[in-house]
Amino acid sequence: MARIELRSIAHAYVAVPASEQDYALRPLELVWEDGGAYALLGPSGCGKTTLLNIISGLLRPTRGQVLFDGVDVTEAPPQRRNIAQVFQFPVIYDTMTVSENLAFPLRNRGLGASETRARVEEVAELLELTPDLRLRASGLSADMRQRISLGRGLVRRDVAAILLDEPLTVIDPHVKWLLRRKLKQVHEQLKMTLVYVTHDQVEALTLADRVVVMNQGRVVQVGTPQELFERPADTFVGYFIGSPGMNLLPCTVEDDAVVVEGQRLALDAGVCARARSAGGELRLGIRPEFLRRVPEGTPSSVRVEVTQVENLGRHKLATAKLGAQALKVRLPEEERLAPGESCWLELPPRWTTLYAGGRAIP
Ligand SMILES: Nc1ncnc2c1ncn2[C@@H]1O[C@H](COP(=O)(O)OP(=O)(O)OP(=O)(O)O)[C@@H](O)[C@H]1O
Repeated sequence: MARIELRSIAHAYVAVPASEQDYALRPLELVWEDGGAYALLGPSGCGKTTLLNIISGLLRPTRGQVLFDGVDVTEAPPQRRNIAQVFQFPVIYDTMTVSENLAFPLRNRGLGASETRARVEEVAELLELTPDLRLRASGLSADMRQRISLGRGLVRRDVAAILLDEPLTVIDPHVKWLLRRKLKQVHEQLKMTLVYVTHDQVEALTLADRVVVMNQGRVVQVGTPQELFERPADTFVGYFIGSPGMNLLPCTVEDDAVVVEGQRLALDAGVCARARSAGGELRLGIRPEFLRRVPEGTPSSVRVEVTQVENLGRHKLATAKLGAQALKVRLPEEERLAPGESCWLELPPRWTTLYAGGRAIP
């Protein structure tokens, strides 16, 4: 497996890019550490597949370099990069058995029969395909076919990384989580460099050690699932991750306080000073999970009017009005609150982030 480094990579599909808008991928620097499990997360069209194809060599970037373990492979074709790719639709040979499908990448490279058999058996065991090795691939379920596809990547010892592009899209919802768990187990055992493309935050957050969040051709944050949840570096990450996403309230800064709809909240003096000099629209970000109902007059609290309360089993989700702005609040199940009531909500400074022009003020 390899450490993969992308240096100043950018890509435009038009032959002569005239402006920044022509770039599907804006200039970015990224390092995928050897053995890491990464998710590449972002909405449709943000550039995930473009980035993946640049790593595998299916696409040559307009600008920048791709390095595997320090060696520049920007000009190297896919077959010289030893990347295993698993696509949305499993790529397997229907006329072959499961065993022959798994053995194919090794036979192709001239590996001996006994070593091939041993590797196939090992991978089949790992992916729970042992009882099915003799079955013909045609007619097998989608999740089995995708496991075979993954197995064809894992069977080779020389792969630099395994890239998976939305591999669970065609899998039935009730077996999706099984396959996800399997993939996580396989990664824990083999520690291969794994890049998993998805637009599904649950998939990304459960599978990966680190998540690369993309939006409009840019990498907006790289972090652990916890960092993305607790410290979104960008309003897009705050909103895109979480269910519902972060509350992002337009605000102003006055002295050492943030003012939202006429209500003042004291904030760190340094943050306020940096926000003033940063420029761009200011927003105060707080996740629904971190808001707390408190008695009137509690520091860092605001008065709101509740407009809706949904009972979601283990917790309640309330919508409240702070002046003209709506806030989502996650409340404990036992909290008694009805639409039309007013209450005070604390925005603990520790969980409150100020954004200027979409970026978090450090
Ligand atoms: N072959 C191509 N020619 C021209 N434009 C392309 C091509 N492939 C992708 N694009 C454009 O580049 C941008 C990024 O596309 P890409 O497929 O990388 O996004 P994605 O995040 O993988 O989306 P999805 O989740 O829908 O697959 C999009 O605007 C897309 O329309």
